[in-house]
Amino acid sequence: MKTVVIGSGSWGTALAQTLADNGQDVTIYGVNAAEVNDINENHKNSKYFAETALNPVLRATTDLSVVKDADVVVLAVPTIAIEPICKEIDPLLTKKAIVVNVAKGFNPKTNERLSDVIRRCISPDHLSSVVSLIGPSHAEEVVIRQLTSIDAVSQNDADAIAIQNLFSNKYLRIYTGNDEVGSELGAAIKNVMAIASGILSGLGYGDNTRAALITRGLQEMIRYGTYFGGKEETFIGLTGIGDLIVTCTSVHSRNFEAGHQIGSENTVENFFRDNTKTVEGVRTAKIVHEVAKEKGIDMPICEEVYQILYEGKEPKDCANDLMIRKLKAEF
Ligand SMILES: NC(=O)c1ccc[n+]([C@@H]2O[C@H](COP(=O)([O-])OP(=O)(O)OC[C@H]3O[C@@H](n4cnc5c(N)ncnc54)[C@H](O)[C@@H]3O)[C@@H](O)[C@H]2O)c1
Ligand SMILES: O=P(O)(O)OC[C@H](O)CO
Repeated sequence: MKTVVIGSGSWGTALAQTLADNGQDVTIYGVNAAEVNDINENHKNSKYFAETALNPVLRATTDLSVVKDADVVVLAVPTIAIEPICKEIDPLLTKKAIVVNVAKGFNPKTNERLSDVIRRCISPDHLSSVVSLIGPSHAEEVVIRQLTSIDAVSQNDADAIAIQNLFSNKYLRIYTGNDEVGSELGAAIKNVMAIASGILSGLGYGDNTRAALITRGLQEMIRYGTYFGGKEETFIGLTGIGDLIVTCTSVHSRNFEAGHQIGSENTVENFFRDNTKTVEGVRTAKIVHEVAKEKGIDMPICEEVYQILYEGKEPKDCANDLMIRKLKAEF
């Protein structure tokens, strides 16, 4: 199997190294020459992993024609780049490839789920199926081979199993799934909850608050996901509660980190001025706000994050407003 990983950032590098560790034929395609050269010449990706030594067989290129003849193409770019990169690679593919998406969120232009974007932009002659490889997984831990479990989710069972076998090894255990809607919506919305968790931490709240946020955040994810046809059980799996826990509680999470800055400063001003990192929950909060409003889905935590990010509401007021809503039964 020839695999090309599109994206020389943190997750693309960690996943490509996993395939290199598995003895697979894998090349990273990157647009950033400094990242590509660092991988090829120094066996590092210093921008993301400081001093971590990468598997020395790992290779990267800035030449997109590398996707010719690929059996598997892994899209490890931010959500904003998924549609443009699919349109770029489609004419270069020479056979039906399994396209693996690892991004978490929605297409910012159309609010589509990412698997739908890929199916729309890659012609049927070049696409076997789309597999979402998602779950609780910080690149910083996978790159140093910390034990991790995630899901390969697809409408095509055989392709999900192929991706499970391709990536699994003694430190990365992949489960398969077929609930594309539930898995992708869970993985997207947990980033908004991670921003909320960071905000509460930045405001000075502790363990009780975070447990409440994760539990009630999961209820919002279930409400939104089942509205669109996702299965409730998916949300108690790796792409639901699993990813929610890892992102709401980790110093590695860029969404949590963003929220922590916003909460501790009680404003979004400096975050929006200075941020250069991939913080997917920011765009997702806007999309969830728009869709939930249109469909009448009750998403109180997501709505307060939206109000902070886009409507100038102060974080401390949002936390208070969530607590003094009309009292009700838990279920
Ligand atoms: N980092 C993680 O731990 C992790 C884990 C699971 C999922 N993800 C998801 O993976 C996606 C990618 O995130 P990341 O963490 O790797 O981001 P990152 O910021 O570390 O790297 C993004 C990379 O994409 C590249 N890129 C941007 N546009 C491109 C294009 N058009 N063509 C080729 N390359 C392009 C950038 O140059 C950069 O190298 C996000 O949706 C994120 O939520 C990340
Ligand atoms: O750094 P974050 O917040 O994008 O989180 C990375 C992964 O999605 C965790 O599973």
